Amino acid sequence: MSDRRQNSGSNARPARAPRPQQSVQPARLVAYEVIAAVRESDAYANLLLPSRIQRARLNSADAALATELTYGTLRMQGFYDKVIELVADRTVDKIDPAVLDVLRLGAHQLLATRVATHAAVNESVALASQVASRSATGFTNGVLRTISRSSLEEWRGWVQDETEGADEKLAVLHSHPAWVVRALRTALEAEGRGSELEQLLEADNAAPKVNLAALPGLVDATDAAALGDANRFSPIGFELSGGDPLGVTDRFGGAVRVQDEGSQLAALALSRAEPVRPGERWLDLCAGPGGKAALLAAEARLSEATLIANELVPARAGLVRNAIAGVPGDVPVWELDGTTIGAAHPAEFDRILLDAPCTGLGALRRRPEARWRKSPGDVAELSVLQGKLFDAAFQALKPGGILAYVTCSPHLGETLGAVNGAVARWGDALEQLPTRDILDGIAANPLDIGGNGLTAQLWPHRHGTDAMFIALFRKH
Ligand SMILES: C[S@@+](CC[C@H](N)C(=O)[O-])C[C@H]1O[C@@H](n2cnc3c(N)ncnc32)[C@H](O)[C@@H]1O
Repeated sequence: MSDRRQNSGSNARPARAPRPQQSVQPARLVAYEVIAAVRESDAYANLLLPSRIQRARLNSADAALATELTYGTLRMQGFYDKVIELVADRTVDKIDPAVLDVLRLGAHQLLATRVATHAAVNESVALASQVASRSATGFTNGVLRTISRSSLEEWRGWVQDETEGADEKLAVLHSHPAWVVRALRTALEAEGRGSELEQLLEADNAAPKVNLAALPGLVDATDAAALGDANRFSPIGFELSGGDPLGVTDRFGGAVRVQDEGSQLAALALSRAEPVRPGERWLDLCAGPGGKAALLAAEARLSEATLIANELVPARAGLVRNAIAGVPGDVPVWELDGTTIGAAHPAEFDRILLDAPCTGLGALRRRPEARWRKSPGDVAELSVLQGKLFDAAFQALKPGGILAYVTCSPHLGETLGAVNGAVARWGDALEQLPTRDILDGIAANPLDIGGNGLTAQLWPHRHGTDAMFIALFRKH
């Protein structure tokens, strides 16, 4: 056992543990509850956290702390687990899951925040005594005190020494599954940008900015400018300058929405690919929860086009109805299986958005636990669905119409693989449009997109957006 592990495992002589009745600070308790719910019941942290913050009546400083602790711990879980394994001298599957969550939360406070060591350790021990057995307190205390004695850099060095393989080292250091690291490397290499891998992994672990879309035609330019700094690329986007995003969106009655800049560009790529002829019919095939549908509805309204939104899952169709409620006019929301729409509505639409169900590997910043829930098998399964949805959308398109194929994933199986498959199936009937030039014509600044120009991959580390993939096609 090396020095760094001394006085750490269950054999170690524990330092004096806090009295069991010591209460845990509410922000930490909220973070723990959410992290535990993610593990126990597959909860989504981004959906559960706001309600837990509200239930605990946290003030804004504590709400910010709870958010940072929850997201940071879930994102960096892979790295913290390796540190905990080194200290405890056992694999994490040999540790009581509740205690492991406490240790992860404690490790995050010690290695990635300015929380004082004594507060991080004592509160974790008190938490362990609440959520696990009393005997867990000594173990928790020993492990966290050992972690606290070395710096993040030292732990990074030891973790690296103990891990075999280049991608595996990056995976554990940047807390991604190794197969995801390999997929991201391959996607960057396809653009000749393999050297940017570490920047991308770092960007995945940074908290994303809160970004707003001011729906075209519904928000006065002066009001929009007051929302915050204009986005670098999206012509309708702003970075929230401060305050509660829900308060801002309520004030504008849904005409201002929280939306990633990449998602805005994906919807605008379709609506602004070429001038709209009045009377055009548009379809958003996989619309839930409705962010892009709201933007397309606003765009359609300005150019006398009509939009239909479709979403398979009824609860998500309800979210689409809420999302478009802020846009005057009628947008029917269908609840059909998109794979059947080509046969049911052949050659009916002038523009179709296929924002396909995907692994979401491009949005790891905002869904901190998502990386641990995906597997390579998901890519294989989703690729089949993506192909069926593509074919249905293409059938539903009028000759001359435009299809935008979009994923929130840079995995080549879901991006260029899907495009190549569609080109092979549809041959001359399918024309790939110059997506890069079209996007550059829409964006406020040049995007410097890689590849051959027929598709566009956005990147968190390059563009500050989710890793959205966009490919535009015309039907002949
Ligand atoms: C990536 S999300 C769309 C995001 C949405 N465009 C937005 O901006 O808010 C994909 C959606 O497709 C839906 N979906 C999955 N399979 C589908 C199918 N066969 N037909 C229609 N929708 C489907 C999912 O329920 C999910 O809501």
